[in-house]
Amino acid sequence: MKGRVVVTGGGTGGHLKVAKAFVEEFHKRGIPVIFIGSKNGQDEAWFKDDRKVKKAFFLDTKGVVNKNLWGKIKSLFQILKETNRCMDIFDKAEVGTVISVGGFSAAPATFASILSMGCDLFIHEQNSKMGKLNELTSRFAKEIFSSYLPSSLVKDYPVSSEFFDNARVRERINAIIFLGGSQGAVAINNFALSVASKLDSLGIKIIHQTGRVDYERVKKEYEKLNINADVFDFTPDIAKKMSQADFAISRSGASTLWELSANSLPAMFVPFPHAAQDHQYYNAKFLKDKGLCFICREKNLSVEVLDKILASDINSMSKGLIDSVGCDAIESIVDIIVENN
Ligand SMILES: CC(=O)N[C@H]1[C@@H](OP(=O)(O)OP(=O)(O)OC[C@H]2O[C@@H](n3ccc(=O)[nH]c3=O)[C@H](O)[C@@H]2O)O[C@H](CO)[C@@H](O)[C@@H]1O
Repeated sequence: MKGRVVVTGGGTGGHLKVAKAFVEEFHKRGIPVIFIGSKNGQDEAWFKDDRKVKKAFFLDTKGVVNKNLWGKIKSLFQILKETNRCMDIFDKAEVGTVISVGGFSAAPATFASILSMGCDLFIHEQNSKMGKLNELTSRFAKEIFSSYLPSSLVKDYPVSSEFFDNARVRERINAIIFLGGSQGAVAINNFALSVASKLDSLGIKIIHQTGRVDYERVKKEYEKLNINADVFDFTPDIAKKMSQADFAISRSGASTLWELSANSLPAMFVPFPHAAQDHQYYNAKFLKDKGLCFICREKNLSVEVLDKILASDINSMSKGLIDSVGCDAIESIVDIIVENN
């Protein structure tokens, strides 16, 4: 492996979870890592106090996509400024290897890796459709790892061991978990509330991650319904919550999707309708084509959909998920990076 290692990227939990997996694997091998993220988004919350990174930088960058022309120009200018700063960081720390997990936070360090002589870029693309930054920079990468790319040397997704440790084959639905991804999903929250009384009358326990913004409202609604649901906004112990459930109704962000698979927890995915290139739908379609999940568009959520799930054979789906993802992805990816020179 060349020089010091930088892990870059973030913005939302899906990218950051993979960044964490890299940081932990390098730390386990005694290889110091620098993290470069953004001041905007969730990067600081995930990495500011992480003792496993040697040093963390949070740059002043924002996304470019979904902005008007002036907003795009401002964001691009800022990225150029921070790219320059990354080149200084690389120079001082003798960085030779940059691993990007994508998202707008990754832009300056990724560009700096391309502009720095002798610096190697590796990309982990989490989604079924490549993000804009990765699309632009992938031709400069030594390797691109992705569960959805036929050419990827490692196809398993980096999932933490706790999701495998608590895996079990589900027989019948005694508990349902509702998951909205790192930010929560109002549509899933509303659907959960609309079927809560039915689930309660059938003796099915409700576990519900609401996201921070909608937490108070959802909690009060359950109180009004007099239902004793396990409601929380975000928990670091999501693996435990998943293991308590027999079925998930969830957004199809890539990290969540593969964690559920690792846990053998069957799911109905409700893709975020505004995801770039509809990538959440295609993330889930990859599993659906193998008969390993259900998909429902947000606009089609109804009690009838729930009835179909309750009548379905979740046992064979749960069994089928056992081999859908291997548990040593991050080790295999880091082996390839370390052996590169
Ligand atoms: C709106 C949007 O554009 N979302 C994107 C974002 O999703 P998002 O940030 O929601 O990402 P994911 O669903 O992939 O991952 C969320 C992560 O947060 C963790 N978690 C969640 C809830 C909780 O209470 N505790 C907890 O630890 C999950 O275990 C998971 O590891 O990044 C994903 C990966 O690039 C993309 O596929 C998604 O399309």
